[in-house]
Amino acid sequence: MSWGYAEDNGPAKWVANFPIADGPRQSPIDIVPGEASYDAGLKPLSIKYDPSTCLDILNNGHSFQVTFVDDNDSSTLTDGPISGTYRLKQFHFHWGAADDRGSEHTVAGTKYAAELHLVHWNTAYPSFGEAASKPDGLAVVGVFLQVGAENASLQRLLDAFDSIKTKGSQTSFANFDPSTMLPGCLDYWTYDGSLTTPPLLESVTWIVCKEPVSVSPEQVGLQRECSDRLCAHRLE
Ligand SMILES: NS(=O)(=O)c1ccc(C(=O)NCc2cccc(O)c2)cc1
Ligand SMILES: [Zn+2]
Repeated sequence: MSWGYAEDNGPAKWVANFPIADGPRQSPIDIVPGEASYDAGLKPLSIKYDPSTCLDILNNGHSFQVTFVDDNDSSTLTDGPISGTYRLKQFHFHWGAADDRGSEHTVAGTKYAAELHLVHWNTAYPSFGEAASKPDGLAVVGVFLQVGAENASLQRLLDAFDSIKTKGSQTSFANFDPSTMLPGCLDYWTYDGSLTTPPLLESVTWIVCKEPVSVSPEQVGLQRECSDRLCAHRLE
């Protein structure tokens, strides 16, 4: 029985096969702005994405994931809380069964409709797989999605959904610029955490944007409706 989000294989059961679930730096967390300390030493994020490195869109059974060519420094994250150069590997979303929940991180207990994760790995290591086991190996930029105006950038992704209905299917997806999904203001909270799904490795520098981006109710509905086809999880 592989991990998932159902009663018998969901988050409460993951510790059985992934004991690190009880580790010291597990994600997601509730971000309490009033308890966050301002660090003047932190730099602004430097994000440089090249749309031509966009490769394909994959239904991995838990979400849909857009994967990038990561054999060069065309799409990178630098500065912010990290040192060195981290390459964009993939991005994906987490969403839930209703508009009032779905994000993994919460802000003073508030859940958003969904959460975008842009996954980068430290080029100090030879590959994503290697970096994923190092305490400074990965950096994930999280962006909250709230229900509001339509998101033109997301629509192109949702349109691509129709061709990856079954788990494990993928389709080519080219020339997509993920920076079009970022909020205007890149102020962020940061903490040392982990992958939020098995293997739950404690190798992620989390960089969570304070400003959410908007998606329309139809778009979240479409994502949710498609999630059935993607046999993706329901957080509740
Ligand atoms: N939700 S998350 O951004 O924390 C996240 C990002 C990436 C992954 C992931 O890549 N899982 C597969 C994996 C993990 C470690 C090593 C591997 O070779 C593959 C899981 C969760
Ligand atoms: Zn994620």
